Amino acid sequence: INTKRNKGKLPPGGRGWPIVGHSIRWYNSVASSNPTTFVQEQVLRYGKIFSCNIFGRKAVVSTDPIFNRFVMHNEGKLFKSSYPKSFRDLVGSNGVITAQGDQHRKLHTIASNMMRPDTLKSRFLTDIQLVMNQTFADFHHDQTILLQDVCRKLAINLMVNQLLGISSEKEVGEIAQLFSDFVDGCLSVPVSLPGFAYHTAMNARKNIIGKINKIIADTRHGDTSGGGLVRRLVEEGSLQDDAIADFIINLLFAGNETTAKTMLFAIYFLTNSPEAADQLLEEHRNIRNKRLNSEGEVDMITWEDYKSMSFTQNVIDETLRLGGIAIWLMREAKEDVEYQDYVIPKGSFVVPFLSAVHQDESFYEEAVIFNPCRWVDPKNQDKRNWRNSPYYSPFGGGARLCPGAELARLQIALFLHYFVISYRWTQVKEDRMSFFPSARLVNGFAIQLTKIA
Ligand code: HEM
Repeated sequence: INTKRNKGKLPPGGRGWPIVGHSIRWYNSVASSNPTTFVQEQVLRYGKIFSCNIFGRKAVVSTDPIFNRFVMHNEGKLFKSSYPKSFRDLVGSNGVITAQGDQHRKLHTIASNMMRPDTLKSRFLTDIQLVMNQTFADFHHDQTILLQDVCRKLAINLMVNQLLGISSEKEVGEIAQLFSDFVDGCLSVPVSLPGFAYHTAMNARKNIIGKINKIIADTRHGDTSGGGLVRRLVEEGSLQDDAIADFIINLLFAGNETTAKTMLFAIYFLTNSPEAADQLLEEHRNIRNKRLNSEGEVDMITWEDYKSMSFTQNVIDETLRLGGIAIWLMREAKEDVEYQDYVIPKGSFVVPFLSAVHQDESFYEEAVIFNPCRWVDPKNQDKRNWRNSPYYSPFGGGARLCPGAELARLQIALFLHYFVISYRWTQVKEDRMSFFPSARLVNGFAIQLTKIA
């Protein structure tokens, strides 16, 4: 592999329709319940690395695990992440997602350190459970809910608590609305006119920055109660005050929908897999029995309990394999990149299509079936290592490997614990997944809840 310009050719592929290229087929495919349809068709014609025209650009798309890893591991060298300007304006250009080069490395290290397992154990474990119990307290017996909305609310409440350290119900409600407007705008068409989600989100961004700056000022004046990650950043002094807002807003975007939708998809898959649901319930009943104290009350889940949730980990991995939220990544070639017989010209849009690898029959038997037990099969042990495996990368890889992965996994495991322990549920309306404009269940997943604990 080298990067010199030579006579090599672009990976094969068609041009698609005039002007729109393959964009319409791309959108139709990712909006359907099987987002890999378009890429699979192209793979049959052209191979696992092919070129096409999407988003008004020449793109190289890959379902090849080794090439995908090559792209992720050459971040900042041969490739860089690439987002539209409208998106960078909204999330802020000085955050982990949008920064490049040395600035990116610095921010990524800070983010990873803030969400390391020992920090999760000491700082997040209890707060997550408090927020969950508060959110679940709103439900009553035999209520029909849209689980998608509930998971979103839960994820937003968790973020308000973790990022800003706010727990008073009134304030949480107000900020949750700002966060929600902001996240909607990130996933919408960028029209900056009153009434459009993008415009509302820009205003929400300004308000959120105001709240963050207030916490920074209070911290400087000696306030030590609450304050979440913002306060820790000020105390540690690793970032200038004016860089803190973008840092936090980037985390808010990256951590919100991803976690909410993974919680939702886990329950969706379990609903259709009663055996897996039973096995999960058994694991959580055993843990709960250990937490019953002598007064008949239930203590909070401990770190050891969390570490003992082995079937839950299988469920999370299987949910991320079939319903990984980041189905593809967006990159740009920084120079002409030679790979095997191909040359990918400088400036090309490069798309590692992660979920096509996750659903490739040659790597996973009965790939479309939700089967959490596949992860205990010895031949899947190496594949399973999500930090490094070319075959399983729901959290990306290389320099941009998701710094929130451990936090997300903890939140999802605790959500599953409290949900399966507290409720039986019945689906009351047909539903299906879609990944455009954002990952979701198209009907919001209506279920009837029966409270059991
Ligand atoms: C199940 C939940 C999650 C999934 C599936 C997920 C997935 C991903 C993926 C695939 C990337 C790589 C993007 C790329 O390479 O372009 C990423 C990056 C990132 N994630 Fe997550 N994520 C999740 C939860 C979270 C949480 C809870 C946080 C933080 C609160 C978070 C913060 C970030 C940040 C800041 C980045 C950017 C890293 C960088 O560019 O260096 N994520 N995530």
